Parts: sequence; C-alpha cells; structure tokens
Amino acid sequence: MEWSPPPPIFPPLDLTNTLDAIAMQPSSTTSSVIDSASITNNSTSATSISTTPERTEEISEDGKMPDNKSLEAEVEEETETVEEGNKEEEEEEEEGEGSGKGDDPGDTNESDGESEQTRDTRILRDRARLQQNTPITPFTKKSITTAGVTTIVRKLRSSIKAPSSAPASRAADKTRRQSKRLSIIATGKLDTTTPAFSRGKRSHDVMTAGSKSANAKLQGNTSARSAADGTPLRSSKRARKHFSYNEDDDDESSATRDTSEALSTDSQTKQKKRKIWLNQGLYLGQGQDLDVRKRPGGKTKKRGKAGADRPAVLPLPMFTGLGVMDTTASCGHGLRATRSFAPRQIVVEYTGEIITQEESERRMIEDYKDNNNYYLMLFHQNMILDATRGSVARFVNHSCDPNCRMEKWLVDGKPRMALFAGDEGIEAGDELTYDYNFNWFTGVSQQACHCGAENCRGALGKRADGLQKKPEQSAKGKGKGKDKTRKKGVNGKGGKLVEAKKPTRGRPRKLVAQVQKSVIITPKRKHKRKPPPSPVTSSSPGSEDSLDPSSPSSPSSETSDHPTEASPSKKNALSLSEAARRRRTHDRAGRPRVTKTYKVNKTIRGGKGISHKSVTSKKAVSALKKKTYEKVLTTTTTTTTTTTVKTKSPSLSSSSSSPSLTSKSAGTVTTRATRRGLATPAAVENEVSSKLLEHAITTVLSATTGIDGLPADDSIVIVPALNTIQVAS
Ligand SMILES: C[S@@+](CC[C@H](N)C(=O)[O-])C[C@H]1O[C@@H](n2cnc3c(N)ncnc32)[C@H](O)[C@@H]1O
Repeated sequence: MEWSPPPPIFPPLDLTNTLDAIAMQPSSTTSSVIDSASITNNSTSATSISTTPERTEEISEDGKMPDNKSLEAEVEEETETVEEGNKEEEEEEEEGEGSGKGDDPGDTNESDGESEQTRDTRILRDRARLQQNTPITPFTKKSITTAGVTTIVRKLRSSIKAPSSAPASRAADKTRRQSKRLSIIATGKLDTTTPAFSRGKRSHDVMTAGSKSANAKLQGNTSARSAADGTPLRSSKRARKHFSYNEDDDDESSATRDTSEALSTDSQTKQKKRKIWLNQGLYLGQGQDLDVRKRPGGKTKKRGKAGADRPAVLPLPMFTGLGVMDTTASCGHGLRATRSFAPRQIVVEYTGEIITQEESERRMIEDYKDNNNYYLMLFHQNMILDATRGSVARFVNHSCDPNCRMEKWLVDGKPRMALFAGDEGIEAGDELTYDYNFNWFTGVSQQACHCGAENCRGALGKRADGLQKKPEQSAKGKGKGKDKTRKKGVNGKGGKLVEAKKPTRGRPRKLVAQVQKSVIITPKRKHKRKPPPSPVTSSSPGSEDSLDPSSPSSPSSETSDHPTEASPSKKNALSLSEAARRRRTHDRAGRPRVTKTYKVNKTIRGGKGISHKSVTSKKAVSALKKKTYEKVLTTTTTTTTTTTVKTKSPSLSSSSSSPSLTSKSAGTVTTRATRRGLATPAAVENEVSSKLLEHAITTVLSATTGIDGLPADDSIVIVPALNTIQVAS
C-alpha cells in the first residue's frame, strides 16, 4: 500500500528542523517540506538576512564565524535566529499579556540583549553538530549566496529522495522501539502490582470472586516469569499485548528477531490469540481448581477433536452461580434464569450425543457407573440423547411442579429437543426446572426427588416399577404452572422407561396399555375353598323375598354356602348342577382344582393399599391370563335365585367396576364388559360373563321351569348390545 504523506509539520522556514526531519520522516514527507521551503526560500532568506545583521557582524568580529562557513550552517543560523527571535517575542507577548506590558517596546530590546548570549552558544553548538552529523556534507564548504539556496535545496531534495537512507532509518527506529519493549518483557519489568481496578471491570470481578487457587492459576505464567526474574510483571493482558505485537510484525528487523530468539522460553509459551484465560475466568467462583483445556495427559485439548480426546472432567455450567448451587444442594447444579421468559418461549435447546439404547446401556454400566447425575433422555425412535457432553440445558433439574417443559420438535424434518418456558413464564432469577417424567431415561434405580414441591412424587421421572406415587394434593385446581404436556409413559422391559405415548383422552387406552405391557398383580390371598353349593330350594323363585336373609349365600356373597335339600321335581337340574359343580371343582383327571383370586393394582383399577408384585415378562402375563380364563370358566358358580357370582381377573380387580353377575329370578342381569377381542382381558371378561350368564339362566330356568337350555319364547329378552338379559317374571 502506498504511503500517503501527512501534511507538512514544520514551518517552511525551519530548515534545521527539516534536516532533523530527514532522518526521521519518510522521504516523501521530507520532500514536501523541502518543497515548501524552496517555494518560500527567497523571501525566507531575505527575511532571515535582513533580520540578523547584528548577529552576523558580531560573529564575524569574534572570528567565530568564518566567511566561508557552510551554507547550511548559515541558513540554519539565520532560521534559528529568526525562530529564537520569534519565540522570544511570543514569550514576551505572553508575559506582556500577563503583566499588562505587552505593548512596551523597551521589553523587546531588553529581550534581544539577553538572547544574544544564548544565540552564540547555540550557534557554536549547532556548528559542531553540523560538522559531525549532517548528512549533507558536500554542501558545507560552498560559499554563501542567496541564489545558491535554491540549488542547495534542490540537492538536498535529491539526496533525501535516495531510497537507502530513510527506510533504513525507519527500520532502525522501529527496531529500537520494539527492542525496548521486548527487553522489558525479557527482563520482566512488567508490573504485577498494578491495582486490580486497572485490570478492567470484568477481570477485576472475576479475580475478586474467584478462588485463590484459580487466581493463582490465572496468573501462573506471569507469576512464574516474575519469580524467575525477580521482577514484577504487569497484568497478563499487557504482556500478551506485547507478545501479540511481536507475532504480528512480520517485517521486523533481524535485530528484533534476534531478540525474539533470545526469548526462546517465552516463545514456547507463546500465547495464542484466543482469550484462553477467559475460559478459566468464567469458571472461577465454582470453587474448583479446574483447567478445562487439559486432558488427563496434560496436553491441551485440540479443537474439534472428539472421541478419545475428551476431557476427563466436565466443564461446569457457565451461567450458574453459588446461589443456585446453594438452593439446590441436594440436586447438584442447576440453572437459574438471568432474564425473564414469556410463557412458552424457547429457553435453550437440549443437545448432546444421540446414541442407541445399547450404547446408552453400555455407558450406564461402564462409563457412568460412578455417576450420581445422569443426562440421558429418550429422544427419537428409541434413540437416546446423552447430554453428558451437551448443551447447558443438561443442568436443568427436575421438579414435580416445574416452570418449564421439554418438548421435541421436528425442525426441517429433524427431531430437536428444547426447553420451553411453562404457561406462566419465567421471572429472572427463577430456577429452571422441568418434569423428568417426560422421558427420563436411566437404567439406575429410582433417584429420590428433592424438588420440595407440594405435589412431589418422591422420585425422579417414572418409578422403576412403572408406578407413580399419587400426589397427595391433586394437581387439579393448580391449573397454571402445571406442565400440561406431562405425558404418562409405561414401564417397559427391564425396568427401563420406554417412550411416552402422546397423551390420550379417556381411560381405555391407558388401561389397555398398562395391562398389556405392565401387569402388576399380587395374589391377594389364597381363596378358601368352600363347600360346593347345593341346588337352590327357593320357595318362590323369582321373588326377592324368596332370598333367605339369614343364609350366608346372600346376594353379596360370592357363593352359596348353604346347600339345601333338593326337591324331586328338580332332579334334572340337580344332576346337571352336580355335574357342573364337579367339573368346576375337579379337573378331568378328577383332581381337585385350586382356585385363586387376584386383585389388580390400584393404578389400574384404583384400589387401595395393595402390595404389588411385578410380572413383567410377556410370557408370565399371557400365562396368567390363560390361567385366569380357565379359572373363571371352572369356578364354582352355582347360580340360583340367591346366588351372586363374582369374578376377578387381573383386569377386573376393582369391586366397583368389575362386572358382577347377579342372577335373580325376576331381576336384571347386567355386565359392562366390553368386547375387545379375545386377546385382551376385556374379551376374557366378556366371554366369562356370557358363559356365566348363560349358565345362570339355564340353571334358573331349569330350577324353576324344568326346561333345559334357553327358552324359545319371549320370556327372556336378550339385548346383546348391553349384554343385558331381562328375565320376565
Ligand atoms: C440432568 S442432571 C441435572 C443437573 C445436575 N443437578 C448436575 O449437577 O449435573 C440430572 C441429575 O440431577 C440430579 N437431580 C436433578 N433434579 C433433582 C431433584 N429434583 N432431586 C434430586 N436430584 C435431582 C439427579 O442426580 C439427576 O440424575
């Protein structure tokens, strides 16, 4: 790039200064100065000469100024004389202005008298200097002529334009300056005693808040150098500035390079332009002596390299402070908002590694076996998002009453996970929390929850057994602030949580899903076998009054315990009943059957206080279903006008909602079982109900009318849709 000259900085008449400028300034500058001088040369010379006759005469008289003195010296003398005179006049004017005597001509004369001695001294000094240092010696012995000034100036210009002198002098000057700086660095004459406030606010704050160890680490390099040299260093910022200056100057002279080589120790610790110390500074205040750039081997981490080069320690969250850590002492680190967020506004994306379930299991077993904090989340299509090395969102803690929610979005067709503000928004200073119930994924045993919310479920995410502790205080009524998107998942294989289904309305889907995938059953107690029921001897079947209230086989009892003697007119029915009873209570080989009653867990049917036993394998579940089906079909269900048959199966555990079959001589038999196909427990239930119903009706009719099988007339109306049979009285 071409160098553009600055405007002339010297007065046109000051050739002495011009000569000085030759050594200092680029040639073009000097040229312009000389040009100015030459343009005004005639008048200048005339002025100079006319204003300094006395001085010239005096010098001549003293013999101190030879006649053939150099033109340059002459010119310089003249110009300096003028300059001196001007300066003195200016000073006098200033003094005069100050004292009110500025207009007194006598002052000027007095001043002239005083300046003569000074002028003589200066002339002598300048002459000596010119003889020694002037680069224009060819002109020194030329005679003084006014017209020669122009020639001299022209020659001066040509000599100044010579390419060798100016750049060399510039480089030398630059080298001098750089060398001076480098020597300061080399000798360690920087000042670390600079007060903290002069380091800049950020640095000062960081240093103040930081731990002493980290503080020492931050200043490690400079301190070490300082200690080695025994001289204090300035702040690292200044030192780095010098180094960076050194790096940037590619055109530095060999002298500077030599100096740099002499600083070989420093060049090893050459600072990169990255503000590395800032990284450390950000983690100050965390109370850990941690260099996040260091790998276990001690080498500095290379950028963009993944895999085996991962640091052994995780960087701590950048935006947390002691406040968060204090308040969530039992939850580890957390995040606190430093600004407010509108309802449903995105807060931060949840990023990390996307791995397979197998890999996540491997990591849980091997890599994270000693961890207390887990960052795994079911992401998409059974892939796991491991945020152990992910965004800062991984530090968001769980709360059963959260102010955020984690949502999965498809962005450009790709799944992304992000934390959004809840329906009430977030105030600056709030701790960010969301409900891990969304799709928390760990293979570890359940972690206790310390969120402190009123409706705390007591555990993080879903309980390992797939059951959620029912909140003591219903979330109902709290309305806002609740995570409306909370999704109930189901417990999957091996105690791990599987992806949560989209929330469904109503109960059936949830029920079916749970029954199918996570049947939790517990044998309530062994059913005490009771004596087989006897045929009914109701005096007036079909009437409720015929029920024997004293009999244990009341409508509320499961079976009729009190057999009564059969009437001869009902022999067919009795034999049938006996045979049926026999079939139900004994297997084909004649061995007595064992009957069990199961009660299903409350989460399925809302029962209370039932102990659980998990049956998670599909095989066990299907075996159980089959067994239950068989059991129901073979259960003793001697149905009379006073008999109630109550069936219980894993899916029909709740007494309130389980279908009960109450057959009365002149009543209504109703079941709410819904046919869902033979594979479902509901289908089993329906099938059982139908068979029981059929059997009951047959039994009743046989007992009352002596007719086997269903009647062919309209006395019984079957309403299939409702599974309701109305028996006409
Ligand atoms: C995604 S991390 C959250 C950040 C974590 N607190 C930390 O310091 O790195 C999840 C872990 O935090 C802890 N945690 C989060 N919320 C919690 C809570 N409400 N109660 C107890 N521990 C909690 C658990 O150890 C959990 O495994």
